[in-house]
Order: sequence, then structure tokens, then C-alpha cells
Amino acid sequence: MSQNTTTPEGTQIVVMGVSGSGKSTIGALIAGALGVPFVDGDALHPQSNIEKMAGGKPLNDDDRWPWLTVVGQTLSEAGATGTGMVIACSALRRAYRQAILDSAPGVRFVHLDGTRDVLSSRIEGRSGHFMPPSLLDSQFATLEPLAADEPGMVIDIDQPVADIVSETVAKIRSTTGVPNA
Ligand SMILES: Nc1ncnc2c1ncn2[C@@H]1O[C@H](COP(=O)(O)OP(=O)(O)OP(=O)(O)O)[C@@H](O)[C@H]1O
Ligand SMILES: O=C(O)[C@H](O)[C@@H](O)[C@H](O)[C@H](O)CO
Repeated sequence: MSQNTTTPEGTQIVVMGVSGSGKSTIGALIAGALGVPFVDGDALHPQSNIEKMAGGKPLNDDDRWPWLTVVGQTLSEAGATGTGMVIACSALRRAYRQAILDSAPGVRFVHLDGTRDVLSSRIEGRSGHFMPPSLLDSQFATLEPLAADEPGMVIDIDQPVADIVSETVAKIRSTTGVPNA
């Protein structure tokens, strides 16, 4: 077994993807498995962003930049204290991910990837969420999928939650040198 170069506590993960891809569900479970805190990026949006989305209007870059700054700062602080963190954040565009990396260079992205059909059925199936299903098209229009030269992994969401979590945790551990449980 090779020496660990990164502790699980130092792990900084952004679970990304369009609305309904499972960022909150999977992110919380991954954090639990890794033993690090979980933050839902939706809780870091200014109220004006939440109201805009709830009103059926997609966010634009100007809406997202201040939010992304807070996401980056939150990850950076977790890295500095060595606690590590998993954060759910759509991070739809490459420039958004680069801004996060500029704040927290150790971050790796977990892109929860699925077809429009799967996403549509997941969103239609949930209740009590501010994000209307009508915004799914704009989410896909904005999405720039995680590319091979970006740090992280792409995970197919068309499988049970437990399988997504075990696949993701195994991949995170394999790239930090931490043996799989
Ligand atoms: N692998 C899965 N199989 C079946 N249902 C799932 C799966 N992953 C998530 N779900 C369900 O899909 C819905 C969307 O998941 P979730 O709210 O975690 O997505 P999200 O990406 O955080 O959404 P948003 O960005 O809009 O907040 C929820 O009802 C959740 O229970
Ligand atoms: O970048 C965005 O458009 C937003 O972050 C959205 O993706 C929502 O916050 C989230 O996904 C809730 O549905």
C-alpha cells in the first residue's frame, strides 16, 4: 500500500451537476462516509437568488459570481483548518469551477451526470423544493460537463443511491491513497 499523501480530513469535494442530479442527497452521504462536514450550496445563495429561481427565472453569471465566491471561501477555510468538506454546488460552467479552484486549489469535482429524461423524472418526483422543473432546460443549456483535464470524476446517476455513493467514495479514496473500507 502506498503512503497516504492526502488525509480524508483534508478532502475537499464539490458535488456538481444540474438541478435534481442528486447533489444534496449524494453529497450528504459521501460526506458521512468520508467523515467530513457537508454543506449544501443552496444554503449559501443570497435570498434574491432563491427568489429568482423560485419565480421561474434562471440565474445569470452576475447572480452566480457572489455565490461562487462564498462557495470557494467556504472550501478554502475547510482546507486551511484541515477539516475537509463536501459541498453541493451546481458549478455548471468551467469558469465557475476555475473560480472555485482559484480559492481552493485542492478541490476535486464529482459531476453527477444524467440524461434529461432521468433528471426530469427525479425533479417531478420531489416536492417542497424552491427550484421549478421548468428551469431544467436552462440548467442543461448552461452546463459545461466536467472535462477530462479538470480534477475529479463523472458519475452516472442512473443507478441506485447506494451504488452511486459506493462508486464515488471508492474513487475519491483511490485518488487520495486512502484504502477502501
Ligand atoms: N440515484 C437516485 N435514484 C433515485 N432517486 C434519486 C437518486 N438521487 C437523487 N434522487 C432523488 O431525486 C431528487 C433530486 O435529488 P436532490 O434534491 O438531491 O438533487 P439536487 O441536485 O440537490 O437538486 P437541486 O440542485 O435542485 O437542489 C430527490 O427527490 C432525491 O431523493
Ligand atoms: O447555478 C444555478 O443555477 C443554481 O445553483 C441552481 O443549480 C440551484 O442552486 C440548485 O441546483 C437548486 O435547484
